[in-house]
Amino acid sequence: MVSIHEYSNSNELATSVGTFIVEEQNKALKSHGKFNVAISGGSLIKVLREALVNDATVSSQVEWSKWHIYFSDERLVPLEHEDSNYGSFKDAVLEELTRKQVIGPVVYTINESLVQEGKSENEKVAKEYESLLPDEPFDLILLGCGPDGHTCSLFPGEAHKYLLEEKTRQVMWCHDSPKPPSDRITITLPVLSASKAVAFVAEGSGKVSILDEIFNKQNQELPCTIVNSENDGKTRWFVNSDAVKGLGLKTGKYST
Ligand SMILES: O=C1O[C@H](COP(=O)(O)O)[C@@H](O)[C@H](O)[C@H]1O
Repeated sequence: MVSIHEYSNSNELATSVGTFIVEEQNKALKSHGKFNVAISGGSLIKVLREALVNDATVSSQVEWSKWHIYFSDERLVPLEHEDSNYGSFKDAVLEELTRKQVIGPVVYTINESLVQEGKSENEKVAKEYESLLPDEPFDLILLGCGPDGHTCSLFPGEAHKYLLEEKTRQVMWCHDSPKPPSDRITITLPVLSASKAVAFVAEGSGKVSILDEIFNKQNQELPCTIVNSENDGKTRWFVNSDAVKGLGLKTGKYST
């Protein structure tokens, strides 16, 4: 069963996401001495800033030097570009760690020298990034949910079925993305299925209709629904009340 944790207040949601991340960190450190986590871009980054930097209780428990951070998807733009998921995370979190002179995590970025060079280079970015992934399953993958039901850069629809049907590759080049920028890389469903834990974060009234499709209509064409189905029992959703208003979902708070 997929758990849904609902909060009326965004700060409370962020604290809860942070508490959950610290729990997963501690399990991972106990079992293998490091924390392999994949993060997404978009609205999740703001929540990570609130949880891991601004929240004093959570931030004091984060063992950054033992974190290995990967991106569940990345846009094929230079790392300093405003659309770069790494760039957003750097601005929101990593720079703050540098400012506080905290020993930071190991962060795995795409090979910037290959971006915007052409199709074969885009394939190469995906293959190179795949070679960086940990040998063992991720300890945690943190996801967002687009208003069309996409997650990572796994998009719904015929044109992007090649991404959802992939059974072997761990990272793929996503071309002609319906949401700009057009070229991206994304982890695939087998990586999500292997992960020890998966958590989505979705906030705002703009998510109500897609959450209705995912949870009430169980629309199996949507990447988010597929992730829920394939990861039943180890998937959590952290949502605010605006995102689930009127949907009649069974929700509760996260507790350790
Ligand atoms: O393009 C992307 O969108 C999704 C969802 O973003 P959100 O702002 O609606 O939460 C995000 O999870 C993904 O990493 C990103 O590249």
